[in-house]
Amino acid sequence: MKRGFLVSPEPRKSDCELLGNISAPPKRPRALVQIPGHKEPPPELLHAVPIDEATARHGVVTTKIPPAAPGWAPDPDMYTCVMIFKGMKEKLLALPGFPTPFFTPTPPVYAIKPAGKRYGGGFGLVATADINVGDLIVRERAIIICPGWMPIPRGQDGKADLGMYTTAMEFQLGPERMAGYFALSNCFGKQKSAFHGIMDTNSLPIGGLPGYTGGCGGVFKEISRANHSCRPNAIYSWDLVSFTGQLRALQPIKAGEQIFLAYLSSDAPRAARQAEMLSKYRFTCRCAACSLSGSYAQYSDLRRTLIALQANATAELRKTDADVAAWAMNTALPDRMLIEPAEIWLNWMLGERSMNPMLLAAVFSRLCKAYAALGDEEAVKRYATQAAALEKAFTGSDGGWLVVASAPRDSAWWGLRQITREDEHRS
Ligand SMILES: C[S@@+](CC[C@H](N)C(=O)[O-])C[C@H]1O[C@@H](n2cnc3c(N)ncnc32)[C@H](O)[C@@H]1O
Repeated sequence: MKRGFLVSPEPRKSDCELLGNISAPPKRPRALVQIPGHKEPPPELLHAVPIDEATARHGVVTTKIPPAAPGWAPDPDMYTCVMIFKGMKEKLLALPGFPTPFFTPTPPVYAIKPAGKRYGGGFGLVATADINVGDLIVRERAIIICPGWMPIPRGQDGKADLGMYTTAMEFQLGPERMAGYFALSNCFGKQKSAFHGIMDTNSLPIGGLPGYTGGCGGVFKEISRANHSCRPNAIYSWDLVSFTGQLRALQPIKAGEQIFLAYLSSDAPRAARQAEMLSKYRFTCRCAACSLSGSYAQYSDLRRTLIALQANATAELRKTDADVAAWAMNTALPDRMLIEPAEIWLNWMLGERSMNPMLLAAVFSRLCKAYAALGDEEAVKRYATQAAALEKAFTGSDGGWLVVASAPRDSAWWGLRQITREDEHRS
């Protein structure tokens, strides 16, 4: 997100006559802070393509990705075994700075503990300290990373035989880490080989790797122990350059509370979510959102459906600047005209914890710009601070929101409604 210096003359009356064309506020002196706006999805999500046939014919090789620098981390947990197509390792190692050092909270802020019958009788991550929104819970190297598409050899009986991958992995990781992999949960039972079942139960998205944009999955010793909730309190993300997965808090988590991720998008109604979970992961979700009954369940379904619809209205989301400018410069429109719907969307997303990052950014942008136009410093600070924490949960950085929170009066939107009113009195 770019920040700029917006220095230009006071708005003139003629600006108000251009309402249909306005896409940004009239520029004013002292405007130093740009309020972040709508974000487009990263292009790789839009254009994921599987590996081309020529590369695939070379087959998969298994390799070991080293830690940041020789001697930086002698811990064997720092190595990742990667099932990779020929040529990819060289491309990976050629990334600027790859692999960068990384840090994880020490001592840990969670422990792996029995999660109870409700969550399949296995383990889960439980917070051992209070964690704030956006805070890092854990950052770790995956045990193994596999591309979403791999050539699967067939045994003499014609069935999938992944034995060669298991042997190659053992060669890379050694018996102790292999045992760690095979200790993980497997929701596929005898339907798949243990290697395959554990991979499909525990892998989290890695996105593309240089030379393969089809999407990969990583299995982690710790993060993969997190149970699922359709109302998650944490979010997982992947960082290519340090080659680590990370978990951050999506809402304040108290010591003793379980830490949950959403394995699947949580914006569908309960029946659809449960059907997808059953088909992909073979379990019936018993999370807090799926345990609602009666009108609470209906209300939750309705809110999620509307959030999904709104998140898909990308053309609408991009119109924030035009909408806020048109409203700010037409004092006949009610002061809270843009704020009320934006606050409803925000409360619904936070209530369901179904937080589409693009809708969230558009809503915070609208709220901060509209409150700045009204000259409400406290409200801009409050929303920009909240946006910074959530942006950190999604991306690891505040995305420029903390600057907004520290200087609401330095935005180009500051006091626009008042300026418009004064202009009207003068003319
Ligand atoms: C990736 S593992 C999570 C860690 C696992 N509990 C363990 O002991 O290692 C996924 C498994 O956890 C259980 N699980 C996770 N979330 C659940 C949920 N919301 N409802 C019911 N079972 C859940 C299911 O048994 C599922 O197969």
